[in-house]
Amino acid sequence: MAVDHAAAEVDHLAAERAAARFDVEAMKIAWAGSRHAVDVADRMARLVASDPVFRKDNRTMLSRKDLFKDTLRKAAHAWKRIVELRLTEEEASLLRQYVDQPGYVDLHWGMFVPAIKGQGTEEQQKKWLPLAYKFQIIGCYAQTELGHGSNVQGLETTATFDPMTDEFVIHSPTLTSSKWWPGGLGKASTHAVVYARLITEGKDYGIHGFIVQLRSLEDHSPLPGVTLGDIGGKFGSGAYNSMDNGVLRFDHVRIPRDQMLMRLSQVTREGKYVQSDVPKQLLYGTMVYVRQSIVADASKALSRAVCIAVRYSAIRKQFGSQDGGPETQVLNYRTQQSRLFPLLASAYAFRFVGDWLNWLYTDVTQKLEVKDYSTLQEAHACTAGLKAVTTSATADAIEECRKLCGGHGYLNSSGLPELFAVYVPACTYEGDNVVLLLQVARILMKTVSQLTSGKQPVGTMAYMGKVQHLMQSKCAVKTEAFEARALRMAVNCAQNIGQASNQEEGFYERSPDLLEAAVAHIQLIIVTKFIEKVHQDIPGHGVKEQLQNLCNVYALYTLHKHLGDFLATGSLTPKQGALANEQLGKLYAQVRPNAVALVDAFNYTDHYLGSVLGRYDGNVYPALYEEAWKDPLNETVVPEGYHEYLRPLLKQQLKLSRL
Ligand SMILES: CCCCCCCC(=O)SCCNC(=O)CCNC(=O)[C@H](O)C(C)(C)COP(=O)(O)OP(=O)(O)OC[C@H]1O[C@@H](n2cnc3c(N)ncnc32)[C@H](O)[C@@H]1OP(=O)(O)O
Ligand SMILES: Cc1cc2nc3c(=O)[nH]c(=O)nc-3n(C[C@H](O)[C@H](O)[C@H](O)COP(=O)(O)OP(=O)(O)OC[C@H]3O[C@@H](n4cnc5c(N)ncnc54)[C@H](O)[C@@H]3O)c2cc1C
Repeated sequence: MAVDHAAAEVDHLAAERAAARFDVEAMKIAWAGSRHAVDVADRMARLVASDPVFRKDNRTMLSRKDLFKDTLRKAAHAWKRIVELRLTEEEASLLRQYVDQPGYVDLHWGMFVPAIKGQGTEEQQKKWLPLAYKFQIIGCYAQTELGHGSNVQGLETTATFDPMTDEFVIHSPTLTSSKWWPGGLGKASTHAVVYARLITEGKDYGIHGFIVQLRSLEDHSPLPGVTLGDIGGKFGSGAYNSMDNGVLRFDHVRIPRDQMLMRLSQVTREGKYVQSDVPKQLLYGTMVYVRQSIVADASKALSRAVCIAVRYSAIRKQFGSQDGGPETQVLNYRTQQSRLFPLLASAYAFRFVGDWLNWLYTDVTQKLEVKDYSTLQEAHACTAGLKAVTTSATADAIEECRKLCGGHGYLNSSGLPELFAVYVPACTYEGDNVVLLLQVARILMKTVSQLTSGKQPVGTMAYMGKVQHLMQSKCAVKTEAFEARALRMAVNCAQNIGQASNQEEGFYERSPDLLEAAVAHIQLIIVTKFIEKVHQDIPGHGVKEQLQNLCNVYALYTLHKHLGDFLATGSLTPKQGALANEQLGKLYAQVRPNAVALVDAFNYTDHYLGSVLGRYDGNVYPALYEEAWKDPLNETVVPEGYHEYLRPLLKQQLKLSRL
């Protein structure tokens, strides 16, 4: 009986796939970026999926200690495979992605190495990078403190130069100056890039980066003067608990002068502070790099959740049966489509804006090499804003996908609780999203104030140069409505701030509106980059049409969701708003037959998805049933504790009833 049922479901997804009106293989290329990208990702995903060391189906049932040890084991095994198979940097990074377990390696490769690359001199890079590349040292990024995270300039750790010994003395003067949160710090790292206030000749020169050894390379014990450990369990079972986020205190720890990262500024042998002729903001360069990679990761997390929800919605049936006939696939409900398809469209939107941001970052980096700092502000605004908007949307979307999967979405075996728990801190780390959007808002206000001086805005702010036109026109064209909305919201904020007694006070008072203006500006960028993508030559039967459809869904859904902004700024009329909503309904109907194929194009293995609901073959019910029996609670029929707590209770009730 169960077997027949399962077979019917497998057929069901096959029918969905057959109904698609486009070439899925070609869409895989459009999603991944190239044939090469598809092939290499496919190879790495399969390599991980076929290796028993990388199994993760039991992860949520492990104790914290076992989970951490499992992470160490996986990281060591991954490194072994990378060396044995002589994998390229691209292959190695994909392999780590598919292992899919947060761990110290993320910070080692993701922040420690980039910090040395970005802020170390050539000499320092030559000394430290080979050690890091061969894992002879393990590094983390120790910036945040117990008392300060967002306010980097408020950090308290000190690095005082001692000219007698040619050393810096690293010290944590207060409890709140304890480093708190750095990933990999708690148990694994031997070294850290530590951010501290540089003090020399009695003067405080503010925050600078230092390479500090924390643990012995012989026996891993903390070096003298170093106190460190893990900060404790985090949200969700499994999830981010595989990471040893740590606490670190220094008691007058001495490091050689040449362990200050000296690309941006130096301290001489005599203790003189010398500032290089580069902008101070380059100190924040590692954060810019990581923020752009977080945008790319948003589309990965979102597409995983959407893949699970779309496939399961095609399998799940509820209501609609007459005379014992088949019930309706929940994917056919208009409400399910209107909740799910915008998320599918967002996954594609974030993927393409992530690619563009990666291009922008590379371009800015090349310009910095030749001391052209003109695009630094653009890089900061785009990475900060896109990081904030895409992570917030993705976190909300994963939770929505859980609800879209009904009760079964709440089971760990659906993969969604863990995906959510791992993902949500992205709204906080690498810059709290509100703090980052306020950075964008500051840049918007600066740009508006320069409009009257005739300075033409450039890059993603260029549309603001069309101020005369956008402030007056009624907008018929989609992008123009987005431009008008963003510009008018920014100009409104600027005018209101202008009425305050001073600029800072005005900014403070208007910050909730500024936040919304920043979101409007960033959504314009996402829509624009999606449109630019679909205007490119995209090969493959029906691929361009599907992407055009999804682009329209993303734009019209965003418009519908923020209709209040568009109406309040007069960027659209109520009639246009209503028409957009009408159109959206029609677009969903076009997405429907292609939905399963559109998530197949992400090309995720069942191992990477880690979800019984999102299985490629759609064989959901037997898998759910089987999975339940693996729970440790089911190891015995009568639970532990029965004799202690249940039996006496039941016996007592029996006695009472006899009285
Ligand atoms: C591998 C992945 C796993 C991820 C793990 C997560 C790891 C982490 O979380 S690491 C810790 C991350 N921490 C943060 O992100 C902290 C967030 N805070 C900040 O970035 C800063 O404190 C910030 C930007 C809010 C304020 O900076 P601050 O210097 O105090 O003041 P502010 O006046 O706003 O900025 C000064 C100038 O620098 C510019 N600026 C600020 N940040 C940047 C930047 N990143 N790039 C370029 N310019 C910048 C501002 O636009 C401003 O320019 P202008 O003077 O022209 O107006
Ligand atoms: C899982 C995880 C991993 C991390 N990994 C690392 C790491 O590897 N290395 C590292 O150095 N750090 C790390 N961090 C720390 C992280 O970067 C900080 O937590 C983050 O920058 C936010 O800072 P905060 O905790 O000080 O938040 P707070 O600034 O205290 O934020 C608290 C609230 O205040 C609001 N707020 C703050 N300032 C303003 C303002 N100016 N205007 C309006 N509202 C404001 C925020 O929006 C938020 O709602 C990690 C954090 C997490 C959760």
